[in-house]
Amino acid sequence: MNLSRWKGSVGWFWLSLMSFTLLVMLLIYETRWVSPEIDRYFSQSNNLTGQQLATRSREFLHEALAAFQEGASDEGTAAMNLEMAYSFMDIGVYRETYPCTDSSLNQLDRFMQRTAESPLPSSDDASRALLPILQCLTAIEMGQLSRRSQAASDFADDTRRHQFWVMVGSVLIYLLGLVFWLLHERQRRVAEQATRESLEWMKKALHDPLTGVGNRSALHERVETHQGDWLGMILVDIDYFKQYNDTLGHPEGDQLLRHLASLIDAALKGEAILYRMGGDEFAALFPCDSETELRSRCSELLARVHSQAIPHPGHLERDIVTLSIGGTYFRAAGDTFAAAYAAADQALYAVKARGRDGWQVQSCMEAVQ
Ligand SMILES: Nc1nc2c(ncn2[C@@H]2O[C@H](COP(=O)(O)OP(=O)(O)OP(=O)(O)O)[C@@H](O)[C@H]2O)c(=O)[nH]1
Repeated sequence: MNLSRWKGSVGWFWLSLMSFTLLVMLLIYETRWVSPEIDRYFSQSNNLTGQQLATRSREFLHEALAAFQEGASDEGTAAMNLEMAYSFMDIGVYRETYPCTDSSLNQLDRFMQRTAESPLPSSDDASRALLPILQCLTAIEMGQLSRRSQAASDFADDTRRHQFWVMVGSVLIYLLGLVFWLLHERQRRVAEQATRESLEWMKKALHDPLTGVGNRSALHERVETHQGDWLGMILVDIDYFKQYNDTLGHPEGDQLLRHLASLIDAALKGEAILYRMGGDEFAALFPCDSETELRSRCSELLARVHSQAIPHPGHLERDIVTLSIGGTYFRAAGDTFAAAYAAADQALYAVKARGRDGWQVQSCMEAVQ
């Protein structure tokens, strides 16, 4: 992966990580946010539920008033009801929110003092004193009820708003996931395509397109990867190939090159690998650490081609395809390959000089001398 592609993928990675983190934080915030609203709505200690205290106060006041209207036979109970009504109405929120609260509490306080005197207040006196307080308590209850409804409605609106953002966040996460997946997929395909292309180029660079076997570069590479190993190398040249082309045509010559490539490959079999060095010359490389094995490979190869008896109308000595073969074996290390190649080449040309259609082996030392 080159530097700009690496930078690109890291950039996308951080961008996606940050986007997902922010969106997940938004979702967590939005879902947790609802909780305080519910707390506020159901709380018993703040102004929203103060309506219940006003209702209690009004009920105690009603009972006290009823006691006076019935002649206040039990003045102790009436006084206790008045005191209870006072304590349930004496709430900070009522004083701050409803202006009638302070005056009503003062009036109730005065009436309570009056009930301690004799004679007790009459039913009319009690009604005159307590009815305005009852009206104030009713106003407080109504006001608190409205506030509660308003809070419930606000809560519903807020919940809808937060749900909307949760939905937006979820859709964004989905879309971002989709986009990043597509980008990743595209990047993967581009990388795959690049790998395929470079493999194809490598293959082209190391293969002979006509016969499909490796070329001269592939042979060098093979030797490089087998440093320290004992290898046998056979060079093969078709005899009078120019005449073959001239007599039968170039396409037939191509066909013969392909046919011989597979024939030599099959004849050497096993671990031998065939390369085309150019023109009508091939090289085979195989593990080999004795001249006996090298000789047997050369003679087997020649015998195999003879057995095929491929017609060669342009051959100057025979009427079938023949080969000139030169072989050597060497230990791959440093530049021993160059000496080995020279040895095999000298052996090959010795065969040519002798009249072709044969094989010869030569040691690397002889080539150096
Ligand atoms: N059909 C075909 N011919 C090729 C190709 N490459 C090289 N040639 C021909 O192979 C012939 C090789 O000729 P020479 O090097 O004189 O070898 P030769 O005719 O086999 O003669 P000796 O090796 O001395 O027996 C030339 O005529 C080239 O044109 C190829 O890919 N296809």
